[in-house]
Amino acid sequence: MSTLTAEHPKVSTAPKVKLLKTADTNKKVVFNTENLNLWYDETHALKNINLTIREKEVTAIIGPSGCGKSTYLKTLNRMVELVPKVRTTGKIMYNEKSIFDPSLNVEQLRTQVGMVFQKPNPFPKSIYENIAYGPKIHGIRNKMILDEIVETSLRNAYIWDEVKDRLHDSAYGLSGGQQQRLCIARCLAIEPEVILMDEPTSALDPKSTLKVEELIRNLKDDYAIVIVTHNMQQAARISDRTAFFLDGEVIEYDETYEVFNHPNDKRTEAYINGQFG
Ligand SMILES: Nc1ncnc2c1ncn2[C@@H]1O[C@H](COP(=O)(O)OP(=O)(O)OP(=O)(O)O)[C@@H](O)[C@H]1O
Repeated sequence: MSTLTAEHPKVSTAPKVKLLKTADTNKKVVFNTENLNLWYDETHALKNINLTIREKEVTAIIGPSGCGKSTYLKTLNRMVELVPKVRTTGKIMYNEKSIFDPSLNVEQLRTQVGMVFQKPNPFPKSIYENIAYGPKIHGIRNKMILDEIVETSLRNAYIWDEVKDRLHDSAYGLSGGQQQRLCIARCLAIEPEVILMDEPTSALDPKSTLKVEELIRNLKDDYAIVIVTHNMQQAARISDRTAFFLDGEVIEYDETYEVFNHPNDKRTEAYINGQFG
């Protein structure tokens, strides 16, 4: 991994952080998307998408409202199919197997490809039960094992110290930022390989946002993370690769360092400069 750093001389409203070249093509490809198209009834929301997502990297999806970012994210674990009249063409390979293969177990896919939403959505249960719920559904009943999963997941989501003395209190008593880290812990408890995050900090205050960003940076040692964000600084701070979507198309996809320092397309440059979106 290179330690080259640089700041873009031309970019004004673009990230004021030092960008690192962090992407690594030797890392395993977990998702390979080829010529993906998606329609919501008559709306052509994704147009000929080609993207690879690698293990142990953070991939940021950026672009203006309505350009298809969330749709792409929800296609990766086939959650988009919960919307009526959705139609797709093209290929998405997950670990070299088509996610559209009729023999694929969608529940298992959603276990391996976890999701964290914009608004923290804890279950109306205790902190402990929020974490233990998924493992229990997967058949784990042993209290000692569940205790261990709960503690490890909360530790890995950097919230253990804040909740260890109130595990049996309602999750609704936590702050928004704590609830979001709880939801990340809940996702970790089912041992996913990939974590999809749809604007996970947009409902959080700046301090909680930084905590979640630090968490994401650390989680990438073990997971592939795909994050949709409207925040350019955030994309630059935490991602290794960035895909710029516009009107359902991928306009540019490259190492974050390149996208922010040397955008190939004028539209990318204009977007990261804050000229539209
Ligand atoms: N459930 C749905 N039914 C019909 N059309 C939809 C549905 N969800 C999204 N769309 C349409 O698909 C397109 C892409 O929407 P999507 O939510 O993926 O964009 P986005 O980039 O995530 O937007 P935002 O940044 O505002 O969240 C838009 O034209 C949107 O109106």
